[in-house]
Amino acid sequence: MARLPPGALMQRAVAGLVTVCTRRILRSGGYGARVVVLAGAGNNGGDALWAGARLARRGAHADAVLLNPEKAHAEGLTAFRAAGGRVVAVADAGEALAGADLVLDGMLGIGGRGGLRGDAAALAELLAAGRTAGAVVAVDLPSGVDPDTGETPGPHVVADHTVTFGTGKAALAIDPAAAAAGVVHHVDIGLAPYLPEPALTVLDDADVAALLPDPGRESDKYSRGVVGVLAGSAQFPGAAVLAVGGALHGGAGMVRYAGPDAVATEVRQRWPEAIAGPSPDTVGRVQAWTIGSGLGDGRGADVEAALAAGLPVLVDADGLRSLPSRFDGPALLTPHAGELARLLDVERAEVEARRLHHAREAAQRWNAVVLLKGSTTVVAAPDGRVRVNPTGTSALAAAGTGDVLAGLAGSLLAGRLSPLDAGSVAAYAHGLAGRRAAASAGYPSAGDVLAELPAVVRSLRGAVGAG
Ligand SMILES: NC(=O)C1=CN([C@@H]2O[C@H](COP(=O)(O)OP(=O)(O)OC[C@H]3O[C@@H](n4cnc5c(N)ncnc54)[C@H](O)[C@@H]3O)[C@@H](O)[C@H]2O)[C@@H](O)CC1
Ligand SMILES: [K+]
Repeated sequence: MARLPPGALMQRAVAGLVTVCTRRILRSGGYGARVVVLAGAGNNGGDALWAGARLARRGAHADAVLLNPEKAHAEGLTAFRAAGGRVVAVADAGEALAGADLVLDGMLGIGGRGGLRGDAAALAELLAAGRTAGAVVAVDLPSGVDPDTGETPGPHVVADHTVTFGTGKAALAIDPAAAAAGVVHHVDIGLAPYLPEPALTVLDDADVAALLPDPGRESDKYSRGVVGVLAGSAQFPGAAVLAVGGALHGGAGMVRYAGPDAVATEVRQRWPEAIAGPSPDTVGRVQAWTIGSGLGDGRGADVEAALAAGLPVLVDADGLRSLPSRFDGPALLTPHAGELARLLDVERAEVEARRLHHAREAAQRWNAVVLLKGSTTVVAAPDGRVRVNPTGTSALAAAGTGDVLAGLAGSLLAGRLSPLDAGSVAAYAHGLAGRRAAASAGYPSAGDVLAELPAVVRSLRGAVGAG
């Protein structure tokens, strides 16, 4: 802002917003469309009013509902009126919305805190009740969601599209706020050279491809890393089979399974390439441990033995009941919301409402990377870095998929990825496998997801031209 004439950034944002509306959303390109602008008192309202003005100049009929007429963005409102836009009273908003093709939600942007109140809340309610047949387009982010956390502290807009400016926001990546954003469109307004290190990142295919271990020409099964899997029980033998399966596809050169003979037999029947032994002490040397999936009760001593090795460790499911008070070495915890709630002694709903907050809190408390599974998987490191996984799918909400993830991420730990990289790469590939499995199986099982992992890893590694 210091380097540009006043209003220049806003005009870049508005140009991008109008382009998305006319090319992607309005079939007529804007001509003859009925547009309703909901404008708050801040710059977010300014964006929306300027966009309404541009659409009116293209032949749209534009109405604006001003939440705070005295404080409305002055230049934006002048431009809106000059272009032929009409201001309608809040009391008449329902009628305007009913006939709209496009609703621009410019009530609150990144300056919003604490959810919508008063008229703004009532307008969001009208939209939620389906009182418009038009597309609801959130300007920068859905009004009323918390920009930096993904929380929804009160009433908020639920949009069909969000056109966001300059950089991503936590609210567009983390549920429950992300669920209110609809399809997200990014508009570059030239901020990139001036932005600090992001507090939160979302990996893409190329990032993940670059992080995947690359077995060089000289590598052998030991140098690629050996992962130990302490999982499964007489009650849950399948968890061992799935975790070992995940581990076999994460790049480790060898998988050693530690568990009761009957379970080990099932594991070897499905995966003859796995080595098995009765306990962590006897199974042989490994470079990382995956602990906990389907372990059941009464295996605390085995968990302690695996943890005592001081190796990089992933702790999942039942293993989370035997955590040390703090980790000294590299550690990755993979709870779902219910497990994290138990660890932190809060309600599950509270964890789901504040995913980023609770993942960070646990990361600090245990000095471990915490991968909180769920609709938007969050991976938080104790040093404050956070990654949010973009590949999640409801297809992964099935028994056993977590066991696959634990094996996969443990294998990456053995391949010398840091816990943050191992967790975020595993979540990414696992999500893609879930999507592929859903495409072919409809309602995929954990086994279906596992079966898609090789194709996912192959296509990701192909993205960097791996030989
Ligand atoms: N910062 C930038 O470089 C740019 C910002 N732009 C736009 O500017 C927006 C941010 O503008 P502002 O900082 O003016 O913030 P907002 O437009 O989000 O609104 C802030 C105003 O709303 C009030 N407010 C906060 N929470 C409220 C609540 N719950 N209920 C009612 N009122 C509440 C605040 O007191 C403040 O007056 C961005 O989201 C984006 O749309 C764009 O024009 C592009 C450039
Ligand atoms: K908004």
